[in-house]
Amino acid sequence: MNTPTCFSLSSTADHVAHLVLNRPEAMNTMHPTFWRELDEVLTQIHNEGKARALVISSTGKHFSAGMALETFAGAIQMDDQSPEGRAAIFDLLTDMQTTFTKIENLRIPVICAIQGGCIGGAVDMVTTACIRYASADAFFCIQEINIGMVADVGTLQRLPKLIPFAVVKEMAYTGRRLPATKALAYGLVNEVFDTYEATVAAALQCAKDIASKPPVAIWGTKQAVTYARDHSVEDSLRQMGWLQGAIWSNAHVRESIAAMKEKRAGNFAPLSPLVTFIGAEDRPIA
Ligand SMILES: C/C=C/C(=O)SCCNC(=O)CCNC(=O)[C@H](O)C(C)(C)COP(=O)(O)OP(=O)(O)OC[C@H]1O[C@@H](n2cnc3c(N)ncnc32)[C@H](O)[C@@H]1OP(=O)(O)O
Repeated sequence: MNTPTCFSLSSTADHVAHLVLNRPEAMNTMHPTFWRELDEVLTQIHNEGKARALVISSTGKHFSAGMALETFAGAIQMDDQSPEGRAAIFDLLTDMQTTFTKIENLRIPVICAIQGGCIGGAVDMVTTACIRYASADAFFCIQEINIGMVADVGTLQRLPKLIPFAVVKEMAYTGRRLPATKALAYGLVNEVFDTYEATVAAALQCAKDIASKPPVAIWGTKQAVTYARDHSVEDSLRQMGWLQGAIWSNAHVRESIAAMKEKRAGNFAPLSPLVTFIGAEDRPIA
């Protein structure tokens, strides 16, 4: 993968990956390069299996102003009267949805640290995370209605699972901004901090705490909670039985209890790199 231009990616000794949106001069807007690089970087984190938690933060006054408005110039020239044009809209949209869904599908928890405006596509993005921290100046806006379209990359599907329906509808119909204090009251964000620095520090500390636990148990927990969000309690309990049966580790439980008693950090192996068939064609069949 080439060095990304819209992001920086680093990792700490504590196995925390930190992805930073780093185009503050453009308010971290989303354009074709943003989408391509984000997809690549998420695939890399997923496949490598080294990171145990991911923090996504941003730079500048705003977390992100959403889709770069100039990118719509191309889209609105598309022939929306033809089935081919409509199919192209469907495919483009599906690609963008797939990229953000990769955040939700990562094997590790994702924590977003949000400052200033979190607008349009940025709301799509942060609602795929497990945990959100915000600075006091943060606000959330389903801006799409103000530019004549329906929000279409996940906000209308995920936000109602996080905050009351009526609040989502108010935001989506009016394009009004939801300030950090209200986002906290509704449970969209876990905590609000006075400054951007404190917000990022809290996100990194939370990620560090997560990264100290057995990665497979964290993976299973993320799987179970996400499944429970989308299924009945009965189905989720059954899935939990299968999941626990599949991932149970005497070694992890023994080491966790020993570490707790000895007041030390547990020692756990990282997740494996993702199993891949790439290169298999190079090997002769025995
Ligand atoms: C699938 C996803 C869909 C979507 O994401 S739809 C949503 C698309 N995004 C927007 O419509 C953003 C609308 N913009 C705003 O709400 C505000 O702006 C901000 C809160 C982001 C920033 O407010 P402030 O700090 O007061 O700055 P400022 O003077 O409004 O903006 C500075 C310059 O930035 C341009 N700008 C703002 N957002 C975008 C954008 N998304 N793409 C391209 N340019 C943008 C403005 O027009 C202006 O420009 P100039 O200085 O030339 O007047």
